[in-house]
Amino acid sequence: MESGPHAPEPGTSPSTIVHPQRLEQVVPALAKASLQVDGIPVNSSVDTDDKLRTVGVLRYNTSHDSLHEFAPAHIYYGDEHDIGSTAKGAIRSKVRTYSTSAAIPIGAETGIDGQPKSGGRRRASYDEPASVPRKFFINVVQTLQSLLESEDTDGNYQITIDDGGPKTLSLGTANSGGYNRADIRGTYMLSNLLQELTYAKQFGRRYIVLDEARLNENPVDRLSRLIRTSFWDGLTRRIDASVIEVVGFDPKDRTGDPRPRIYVPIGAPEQLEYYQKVARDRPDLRLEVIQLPKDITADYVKSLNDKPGLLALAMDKEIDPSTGAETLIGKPFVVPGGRFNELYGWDSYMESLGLLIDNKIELAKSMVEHFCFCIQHYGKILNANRSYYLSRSQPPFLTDMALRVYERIRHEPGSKEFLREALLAAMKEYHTVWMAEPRVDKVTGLSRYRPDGKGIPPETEASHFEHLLQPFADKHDMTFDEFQEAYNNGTVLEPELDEYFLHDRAVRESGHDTSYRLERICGNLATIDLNSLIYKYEADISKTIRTVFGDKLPVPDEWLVGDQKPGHVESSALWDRRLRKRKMAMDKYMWNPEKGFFFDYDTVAQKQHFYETATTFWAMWAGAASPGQARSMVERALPKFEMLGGLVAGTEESRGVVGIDRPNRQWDYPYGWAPQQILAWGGLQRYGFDQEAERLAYRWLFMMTKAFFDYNGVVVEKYDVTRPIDPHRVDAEYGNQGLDFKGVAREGFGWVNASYQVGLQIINSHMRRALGALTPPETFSNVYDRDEMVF
Ligand SMILES: OC[C@H]1O[C@H](O[C@H]2O[C@H](CO)[C@@H](O)[C@H](O)[C@H]2O)[C@H](O)[C@@H](O)[C@@H]1O
Ligand SMILES: [Ca+2]
Repeated sequence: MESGPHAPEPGTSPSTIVHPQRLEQVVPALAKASLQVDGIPVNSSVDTDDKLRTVGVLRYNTSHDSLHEFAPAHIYYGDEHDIGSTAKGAIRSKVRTYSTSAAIPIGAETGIDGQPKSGGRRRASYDEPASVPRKFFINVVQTLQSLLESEDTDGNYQITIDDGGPKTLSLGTANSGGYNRADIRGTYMLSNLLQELTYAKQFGRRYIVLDEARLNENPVDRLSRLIRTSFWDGLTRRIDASVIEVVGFDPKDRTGDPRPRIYVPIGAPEQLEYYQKVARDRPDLRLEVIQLPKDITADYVKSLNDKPGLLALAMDKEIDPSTGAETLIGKPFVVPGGRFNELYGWDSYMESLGLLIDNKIELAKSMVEHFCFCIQHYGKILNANRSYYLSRSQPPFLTDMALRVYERIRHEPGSKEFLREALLAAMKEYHTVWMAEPRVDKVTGLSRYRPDGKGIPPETEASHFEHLLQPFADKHDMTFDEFQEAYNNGTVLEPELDEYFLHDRAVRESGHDTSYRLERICGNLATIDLNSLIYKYEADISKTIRTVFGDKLPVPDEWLVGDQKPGHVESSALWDRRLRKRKMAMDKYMWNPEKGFFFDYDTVAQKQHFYETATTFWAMWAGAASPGQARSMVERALPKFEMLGGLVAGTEESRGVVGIDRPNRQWDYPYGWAPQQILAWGGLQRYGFDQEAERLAYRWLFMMTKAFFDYNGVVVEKYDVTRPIDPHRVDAEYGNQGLDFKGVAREGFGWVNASYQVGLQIINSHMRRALGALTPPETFSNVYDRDEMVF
């Protein structure tokens, strides 16, 4: 059991504003203090929160991101609000934390009615009047310890339904200064307590006053709030001198001498100079700065395997306050998960959807600008900005992403320029990446994931290719390592492996690494996903040139491609022709009238590839399906992919039998991924299948919310959509990012976070309430179908 309030410490003067971290020092003194909040005296005989409410400082249950019980951890527990600060927001933060922390101990000493306490326990009605939200007064370290001792029975620093503790802990109420106690019950509240205490400890707090509302918050509100106020922040990075020491290191650098290293494209001399100066000024960093050559060949990329490094991204100019001179600062971006430090391709698009909902528009805009920089300087949107990804892209979403950002900033100066730049970049990418050799198939006019490259992808887990390579090592009488070295440097030739890795790189470019759908064949496939996305580019470019740029878009010299001459002007007509042509090719080669949905097309074998993939719905997202095709897909394809927790990546039948010699692949059955859900919802809505979109969204959100509720706030990269109890447990390939946190999950996973915010916009308010009550999809839809739902 925890102890009562902290022993008095002298020295706190009256009429003072107290730093929240010093709560433990001031608690006793507050009884006598004549407090001031924004210059208004706060009488200890009046509930301080009420007082603050009357002066408009405190706003319960209004804006989630402000200064109430749901303030983000860094404000609720942090010390951003130093007394010396004059920033309005900072002072408000201070006031709120003070009010939360200070008002209650005042009551503890004097009684909230202002009468002096006679010592010992007061009537419960004083402590916990039903109308007043309860708060607890907590000794952080002690409570954390006893909580973990009694409730974390499997010792993984999480409190989940797998733990066998008593599932109850009593805490001292704040109104009684910790003397009276109330129980916290159940996994969810206890795990929320663990999360809050973990944060409080991190922020150096010894004692806190904790709003019970933070423990029993509706789980849907809590998860959505955490995404909005914490997770995005936890995933935000930038690349410049301030962080190069950390982000410049590559966790996958398995060379003997790992060090921060940055590659700068030849067209960015200011950045080269900037990083060279950083390296000169701070030799302790051991930062290696390397300028990339103009032509980046497969051999060159392979030669960087033993010198892996970051690829520079877009930067802004700013004035260095300490010198008054102009300098550079990295533009921010969001990474896929906590362990990443680099910008990814399609993850960024998915994340931007969530960021826009959460009003982080500048961040989404900044990621579009990074993409434009990448196309300009690296010739493509990179798989991610690491040296080993130089030849590889990922599923393209730039036009849609830029248009969504533009919608939100169109009233701002420079918005049209932003869109123009993005459109020019997308057109260049279209011509030089997706419609150029080796990706385009000249016969069909369709595109394939088929990046350039040589050797074994160095970024995969060390053991990833063991199964494949060991027989070759044996054949050449070499150790595994010797063989890898010999194959990579060309002293051993194995055409069969060359073919394997061509497809393997293509799989990684597809973003679906890995899947039996794509293994050993991907580079030959005109996939339904890629061609839908390129169709969307064609449609977006055409419409935007017509509607935003008056059907005339002059192309500046630096964005000219192929045989375009200076003075070249783009208009919509050609793009319309391109998209009609693609639609005809998709219908001819990819639509299967017997099965009723789209399939990938094998451009080498010249036949459809009958692996059933959830990416078939991307044709609807892109608007490439006819209304009849869309209806057919809803009737014929959807039932094959709809599982308990939403859409599965591929069908079980297509995947085939798995076992020791044929392990699970993460992009196959039974796994479901956020981008698949998001695009299918959008596709269904686009063709008027709103109920289906809502139902699928509900399934996914329910699965996520339930795992979050039962498993200590977990949000992971992907889920097993067939598992009712613990769908977050996925043991396939690279492991499950985001599961092994201690105490509190701090970032979730980028595109999963986004899917939650997007999904909440799709379901209606009844569904949201059912979700908050953790109503399983089947129960909910039965009631819903009978139209008897009462919420
Ligand atoms: O290192 C292994 C592979 O990791 C990436 O793939 C997976 O994570 C990405 C980031 O979330 C995601 O974009 C991709 O769809 C996932 O399969 C990387 O993209 C691969 O190239 C890499 O080999
Ligand atoms: Ca546990």
